[in-house]
Amino acid sequence: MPSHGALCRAELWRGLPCWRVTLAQGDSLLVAEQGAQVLSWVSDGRERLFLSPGSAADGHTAIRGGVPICWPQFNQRGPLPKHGFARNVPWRMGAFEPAEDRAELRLHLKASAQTLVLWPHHFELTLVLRLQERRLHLALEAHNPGDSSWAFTGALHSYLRVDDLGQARLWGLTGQAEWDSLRDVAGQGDSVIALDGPFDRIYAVADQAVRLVDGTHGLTVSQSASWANTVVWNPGGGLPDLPEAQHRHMLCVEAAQVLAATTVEAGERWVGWQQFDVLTG
Ligand SMILES: O=P(O)(O)OC[C@H]1O[C@@H](O)[C@H](O)[C@@H](O)[C@@H]1O
Repeated sequence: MPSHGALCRAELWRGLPCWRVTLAQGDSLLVAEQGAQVLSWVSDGRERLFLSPGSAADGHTAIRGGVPICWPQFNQRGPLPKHGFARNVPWRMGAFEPAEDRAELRLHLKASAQTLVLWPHHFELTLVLRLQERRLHLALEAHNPGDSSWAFTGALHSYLRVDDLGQARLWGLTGQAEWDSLRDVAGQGDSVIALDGPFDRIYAVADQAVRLVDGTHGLTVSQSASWANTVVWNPGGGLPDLPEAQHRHMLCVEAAQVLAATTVEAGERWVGWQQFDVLTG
């Protein structure tokens, strides 16, 4: 009998239904049914995502941390609830494909009475999660099964864990067109981003991966160019679901579509991905 090293098991996180994917070598992923939100990615023995201990966990309020899927609206740039509805509703688990050294899990969301009230369009979203040793790849597919086009904005709103925000440095956005959402001014990306307060900027996607280094740990963050933007965000404190300076342990580096909506024609499909690779050595 061939053995497929990876496993997928049901698990609860603060009472919410989740799935835990574990590779034979130990890397693992925890994914919530709500929002298909990845809540934890342990790679090389270390948690790579931030999840706030003060997060809501009521099954519909946005979960603060992991990788929320913001869709079909980014932030408050439209009439929908902030960051759309995909992160607030349950997704359906689809195929799980284990292998010796990797695993793939698919989750699905399609239009329902609940979403049609908010957004009158038929859609099918699939999140494809590919876990490999020291690598997590997330691909969001948006299919339009209806007979007229629709447009969306959104993000894979990844909360990356850092030991100390003061030591964290982000490289790779040098010279990219930048919109500072806090000051409402345009600029160009600095050669290195170091945060010492609230930070909320939208960049034009770069050709190369972005590199986050925090002390001796780090990740490269790459994304498809089908997401036109990279958003870098930290609130600098002051959020009720981020107690006791927890913001100092996170930095959001988001693959996003913010400034212009992407149109998906009837019968068409859009795919956007983001990938994290653990830096070694
Ligand atoms: O608190 P929320 O709804 O999860 O949003 C968090 C943040 O998400 C970021 O993507 C935005 O750039 C910020 O402006 C926003 O505040």
